[in-house]
Amino acid sequence: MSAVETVEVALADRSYAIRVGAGLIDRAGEELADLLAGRKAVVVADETVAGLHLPALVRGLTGVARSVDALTVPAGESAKSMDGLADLLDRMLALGIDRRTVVIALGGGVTGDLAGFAAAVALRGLDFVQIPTTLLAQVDSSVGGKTGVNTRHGKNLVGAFHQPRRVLIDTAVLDTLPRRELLAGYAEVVKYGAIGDLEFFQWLEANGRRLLDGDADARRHAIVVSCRAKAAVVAADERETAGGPRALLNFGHTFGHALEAMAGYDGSLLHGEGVAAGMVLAARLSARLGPCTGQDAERLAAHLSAVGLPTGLDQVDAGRHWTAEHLIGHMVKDKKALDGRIVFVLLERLGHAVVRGDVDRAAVSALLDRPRAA
Ligand SMILES: NC(=O)c1ccc[n+]([C@@H]2O[C@H](COP(=O)([O-])OP(=O)(O)OC[C@H]3O[C@@H](n4cnc5c(N)ncnc54)[C@H](O)[C@@H]3O)[C@@H](O)[C@H]2O)c1
Ligand SMILES: O=C(O)C(=O)C[C@@H](O)[C@H](O)[C@H](O)COP(=O)(O)O
Ligand SMILES: [Zn+2]
Repeated sequence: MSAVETVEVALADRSYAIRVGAGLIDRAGEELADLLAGRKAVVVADETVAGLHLPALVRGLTGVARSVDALTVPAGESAKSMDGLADLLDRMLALGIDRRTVVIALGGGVTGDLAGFAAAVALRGLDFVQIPTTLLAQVDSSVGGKTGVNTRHGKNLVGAFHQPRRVLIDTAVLDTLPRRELLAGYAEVVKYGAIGDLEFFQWLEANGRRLLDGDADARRHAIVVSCRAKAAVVAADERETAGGPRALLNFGHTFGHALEAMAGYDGSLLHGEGVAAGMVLAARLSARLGPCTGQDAERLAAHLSAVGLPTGLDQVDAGRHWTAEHLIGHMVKDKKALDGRIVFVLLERLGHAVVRGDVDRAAVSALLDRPRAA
């Protein structure tokens, strides 16, 4: 067992530890003994993750928690829906949960967002633990307490802030993650460099491939740096207040969520892929508006493209020709929008992002408009 690092999320009496190390799922009983003693545990995992990593977790928790039940949900973004939530809550209630039950989300961001939201509303709020198994969930979604589901009106439009009591990041589980999913998570890693840490961005330019090719030290470093960055922002602005720093974590998401909504949450466009293309669109918009330079925007695009992530509309809409009007129609429903004004996270320069609510709609249309093939 390699060393375990701890990153603290400082939120007064709701503070919690993020534990990062290889093999933590096997040691989950020991890691969670203080939280689970005498309490029921309900593990929620998607069907794919359940087949790979649930037995080890259940083995570790048996004898530590008073009882351990497991519920599975379908794999993929479509599970993160109002219907998916209702079904999960129904099955949790059927297990006879009580207010001391601890919900454990084992899986990617979909499972964490869905099970976390179920924990937030079941019996008006249960403790929950995140055990993220995708790179995306390990560097982003398991930390910070945003939980929720998608609706036909858009991404994450129903949800709650509900912080986990602990986050256990077992870096070894990334060995079973498909390459496309690893890359999608890498987009959120790049995000931290782009919005606030040029040195980390430079490190990723030099070491990103190593990380993607399975180098354990590179993975661990990127996960710890990302978790530290996210923990600091969440501690400063837990609930994403207007003008507060948490909105910076939404870099690439105003465009990205619109792209995902257009794709229909059917697996044809992963969240991280939408974020990658969205970050490039946001960076290019930043360069059009200044003071960000075109070189900075293209440097970001070049790195994402070099590792194999999409950087343009043509790469994500797969011939479906989404128009500026379609995309803007989704962007006005973004949670950051106020009084019908779309709020963007833009780059002042690579490594420094800002929130802007004064962007001219015509500039956004001009960026998104593409000549239609004859
Ligand atoms: N709450 C937040 O702060 C936050 C942050 C970022 C993203 N998100 C949300 O997270 C979701 C995307 O999460 P995701 O990219 O983790 O997707 P995901 O949860 O759908 O997982 C991706 C796929 O990988 C499989 N998988 C997971 N772990 C595996 C493993 N170790 N080995 C093999 N297969 C594995 C899953 O079964 C699934 O098919 C989106 O809904 C996004 O909106 C939330
Ligand atoms: O934690 C945050 O805050 C983020 O914005 C992280 C994002 O990567 C994540 O996709 C989040 O779910 C988006 O939040 P939303 O409020 O725009 O739905
Ligand atoms: Zn995201």
